[in-house]
Amino acid sequence: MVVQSDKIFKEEKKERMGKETLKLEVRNLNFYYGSFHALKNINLPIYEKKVTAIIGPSGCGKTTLLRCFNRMHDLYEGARYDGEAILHPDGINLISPNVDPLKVRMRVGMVFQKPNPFPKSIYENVAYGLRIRGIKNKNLLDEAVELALRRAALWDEVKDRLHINAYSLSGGQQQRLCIARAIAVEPEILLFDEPTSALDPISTSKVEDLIVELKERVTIIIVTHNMQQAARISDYTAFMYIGELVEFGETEKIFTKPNEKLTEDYITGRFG
Ligand SMILES: Nc1ncnc2c1ncn2[C@@H]1O[C@H](COP(=O)(O)OP(=O)(O)OP(=O)(O)O)[C@@H](O)[C@H]1O
Repeated sequence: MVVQSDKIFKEEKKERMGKETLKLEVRNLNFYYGSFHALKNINLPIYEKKVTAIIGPSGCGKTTLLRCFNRMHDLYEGARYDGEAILHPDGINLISPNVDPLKVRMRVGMVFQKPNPFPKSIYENVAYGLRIRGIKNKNLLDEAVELALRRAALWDEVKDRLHINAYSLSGGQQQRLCIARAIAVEPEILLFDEPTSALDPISTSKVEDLIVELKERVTIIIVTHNMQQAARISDYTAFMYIGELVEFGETEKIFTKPNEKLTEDYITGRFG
């Protein structure tokens, strides 16, 4: 398969010029797990304060791509990046070895498939990142914790028990707590890796609503297996296949009139 992802990028950029602001510009990105070439020459624009969904069959590299953007792979030996993921407006290449992964993670937050609160109180989970950034003043912390919990649509459910252990919350509440923890530090980009796959339909719908609200403040990239979810909540969709980007465009177009037959076959359930 010959995928001209560079061409996709250039055409997209031309079409959106003046309409959207680029937040992240992925150029010729390759990624290797040891000798395994998992991402092949990915070119992808990510627009500011929009939701971009990454879809594709199991093993195509969705999670691998997402994890490049906050340098998660640096935690494992043998991982190698090549190319660029330029964060705008400052123009920093997030995957450059000269850029500190800890600094990247301060600007690019992540919410995982399974809720992973720390074994601490609800309050301390949300305050954690703020404390790391040196905020000690109790009033400031209280205000920031409340704001993040409100933005994560969890405040009303937990305001009277902020100091109980986070593990005593339901799975859906724990996931909203993880979102509150991630947004408390005001990241520029928030990565979601299948954030609702472990949740029941009601909790899923709450998290979906939340993602749509959050895009007013933050750029969102979400990996999902759930095609209806991608169609419901994303503005743009990227379709991947065996480590390559096959197609990128407005979600409505990708789901109704994709350019590539492969995309159409996938979204109509012919394989996957
Ligand atoms: N730590 C690793 N070491 C070696 N290969 C890996 C590692 N993690 C993933 N891979 C391989 O990289 C490829 C992409 O995996 P990835 O998890 O990114 O796919 P995915 O599209 O997110 O899949 P799924 O939808 O099943 O979660 C797969 O072939 C996978 O086997």
